[in-house]
Amino acid sequence: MTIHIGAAPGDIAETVLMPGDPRRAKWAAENFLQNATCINDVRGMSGFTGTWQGHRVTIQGSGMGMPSLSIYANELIRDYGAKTLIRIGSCGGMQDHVGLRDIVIAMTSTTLSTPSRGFFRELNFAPCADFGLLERAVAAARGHGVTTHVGGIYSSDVFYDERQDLNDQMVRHGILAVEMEAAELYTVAARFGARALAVLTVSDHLPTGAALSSDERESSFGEMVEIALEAAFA
Ligand SMILES: O=P(O)(O)O[C@H]1O[C@H](CO)[C@@H](O)[C@H]1O
Ligand SMILES: O=c1cc[nH]c(=O)[nH]1
Repeated sequence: MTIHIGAAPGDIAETVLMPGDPRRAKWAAENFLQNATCINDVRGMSGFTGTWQGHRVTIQGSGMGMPSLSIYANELIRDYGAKTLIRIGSCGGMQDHVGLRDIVIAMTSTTLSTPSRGFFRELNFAPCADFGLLERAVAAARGHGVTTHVGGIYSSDVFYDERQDLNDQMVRHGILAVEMEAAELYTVAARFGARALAVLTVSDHLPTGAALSSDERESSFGEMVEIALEAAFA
């Protein structure tokens, strides 16, 4: 057990999918894993371990924002031996061509700050995805026939962002989408020699204000889970 994860040693698989929403962890475990059991419910941040095509997988909620994700990523890697961590999250499309339900696979993520910022002092560390996971996720997404974008994203500290000028610079520099966790996931994984990737589904589109309904979110999110699982074990 750790401070934030109640799982016993050995209860957590080496491959962990990490949605922000603990209810998405439960939904994904029920729909995509065999023999899934709940291995964590500390603070209601549910985690489940089961198998997918014979491979052991844990799906553990990360909470929203980089400080929360950082706690879970640190404990999963350092205390439970997780080696592959794939975020399965929602995001806001920032470019006109990044539409609702599209998949975004993050090569790298720009931030103002992460919980790791203090380590680097004057250095601007460039968080980046594991290339092997990334290329397998792209192949899996193509196999699903879903519109997929691969490139840079923005991990923001705020959901209700009043700095339109910052968003404008992101758009100008080709950033595909905004979410709130990937940069810290990539940074923590790099620090401890783990592999990380973020596979995201566009749940809303910033240029137009279009957004998926909750029903549409559930049906679209299935492809993201399958892409992440295929990338982990291809
Ligand atoms: O859908 P999840 O994985 O939570 O991801 C996105 O949704 C939350 C904001 O609503 C943030 O956590 C953001 O990164
Ligand atoms: O962080 C997020 C997630 C989804 N949509 C957004 O606009 N931001």
